[in-house]
Amino acid sequence: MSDKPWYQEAVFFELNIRAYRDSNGDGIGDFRGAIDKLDYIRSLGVDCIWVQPMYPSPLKDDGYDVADYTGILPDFGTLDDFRAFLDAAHARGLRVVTDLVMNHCSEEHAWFQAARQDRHSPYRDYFVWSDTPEKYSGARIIFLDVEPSNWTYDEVAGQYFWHRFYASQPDLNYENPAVHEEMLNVLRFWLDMGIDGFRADAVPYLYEREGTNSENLPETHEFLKKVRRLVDEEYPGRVIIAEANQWPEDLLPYFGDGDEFHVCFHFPIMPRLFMALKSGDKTPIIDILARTPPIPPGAQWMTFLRNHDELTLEMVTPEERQWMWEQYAPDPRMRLNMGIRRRLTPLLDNDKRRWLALNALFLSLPGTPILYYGDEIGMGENIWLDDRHGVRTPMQWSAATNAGFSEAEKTYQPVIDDAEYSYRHLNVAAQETDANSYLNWTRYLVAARQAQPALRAGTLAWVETGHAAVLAFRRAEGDNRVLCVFNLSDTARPSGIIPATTQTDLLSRDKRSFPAGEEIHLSPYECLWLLEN
Ligand SMILES: OC[C@H]1O[C@H](O[C@H]2O[C@H](CO)[C@@H](O)[C@H](O)[C@H]2O)[C@H](O)[C@@H](O)[C@@H]1O
Ligand SMILES: [Ca+2]
Repeated sequence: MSDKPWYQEAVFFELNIRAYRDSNGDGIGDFRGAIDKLDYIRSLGVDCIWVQPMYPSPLKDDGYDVADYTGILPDFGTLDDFRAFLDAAHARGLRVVTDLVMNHCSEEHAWFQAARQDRHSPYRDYFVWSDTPEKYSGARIIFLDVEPSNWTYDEVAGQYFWHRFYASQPDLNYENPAVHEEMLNVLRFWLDMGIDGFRADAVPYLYEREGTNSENLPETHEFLKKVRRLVDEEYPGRVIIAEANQWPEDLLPYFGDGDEFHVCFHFPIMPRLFMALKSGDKTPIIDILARTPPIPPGAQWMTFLRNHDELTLEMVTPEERQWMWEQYAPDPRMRLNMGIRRRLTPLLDNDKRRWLALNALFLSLPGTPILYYGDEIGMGENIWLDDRHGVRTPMQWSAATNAGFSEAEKTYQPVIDDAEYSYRHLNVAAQETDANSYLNWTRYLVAARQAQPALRAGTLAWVETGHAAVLAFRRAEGDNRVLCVFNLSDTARPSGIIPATTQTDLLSRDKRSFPAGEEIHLSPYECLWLLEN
């Protein structure tokens, strides 16, 4: 047993309840349905589930517009259903973290309704108001394809209100201590119920200040440290994870001195994994990790390839963004705001060699990896759906009606049924029986990673290969050492690696070994995890 905190060595899984399994035939996934699929989730080898927003909501941003922080969206079930899900997950050794949306709520939240109707309501000051839309002009617009401004005039209130995301998501006013208390009580409500922590949404934007870009402000960090104190003092062992889409040097303060978040998503590494694979050049990966500062003991990065949002290109240069769009989003419908609204497998042209290389890379670099539902079977996307809905379609369980997701006549979004990614052939049931399927490769990769302490949370040292296309690094933990080697290009090439002793490749199921003293040659996109001890 390792003495590291659990989240440093875990593998996470991002779950959209709406998309997973419909138990009552209304076409919408729910907690009862998800309970039936927990054994499947466990079978992937993951340790913790991140449940996306499950709160009552008008769903103008898929639940990231919360109308009641201590309830459950009726479509998903009841609080008792949520408790049953939590207990069933825990019974299987799976932890559960939920989404905590602190920056904003829904325009339908009772606080906003009271605030807009009465200037003297105690809730008026829960939000950020202005008589003009000029304040805080240094703040960028995040949903820039849709929102012309971060201010929207509210006729009932007779003032403009501030919002960093959709106009249906008014920002909460963290200058008001009452908002702190409300939010801390929301944390207590769910932690008392037994959840294992939170993925905290959009944390850089809690405060605004004139003359700044209103991101990452010191007062934001002060409040977040308050959140951490609550967790440490009242709920030790639970985890808080920061979703802060920022450069590495701006991410570091989200760990504080080990007194803020336990875990931060590493946004900048993600597009660079795709860049390196497409260009056949490892430089972007090496450069961004060189730019990544050391983090406090007990802290951890979280890494991902895809999630429920667009593949964000906020943390690249304008030239790199343009290149990524050209390479990965040839159809304008694939682009959204500053990103690419596509699924993992179509981004890789359904090429299993590239899929394996990218997954093996992501699962062997430092950080706690998180898998996005459906990517483990290579699900496709629907670019004809608006916003980010095209990557949030029903899970494909079988070739039955509605992919075995629901018995309803109509599902919340159509199941994918195009030639290449149709549920009729691309589904869990079909892949269970195919040893070479995406699903069984996912299980194999996760298990192979989790069996090696070095890959779970060991140190990283680059290994020189003499080729831009061949990336190699050594992960080490005590006397457990794994040399990871990747050919990022579509041509065969010598690796520049000559093993000193015979080494076994953990990625080959027949435990292929490489003799001492002979240079290893790599086929296109080949990857190796060589066990050195
Ligand atoms: O709650 C509002 C949004 O918050 C998260 O957004 C993040 O995703 C954005 C791209 O869709 C990204 O640009 C931003 O920096 C992030 O905070 C959440 O993941 C979204 O689904 C949500 O709309
Ligand atoms: Ca349902």
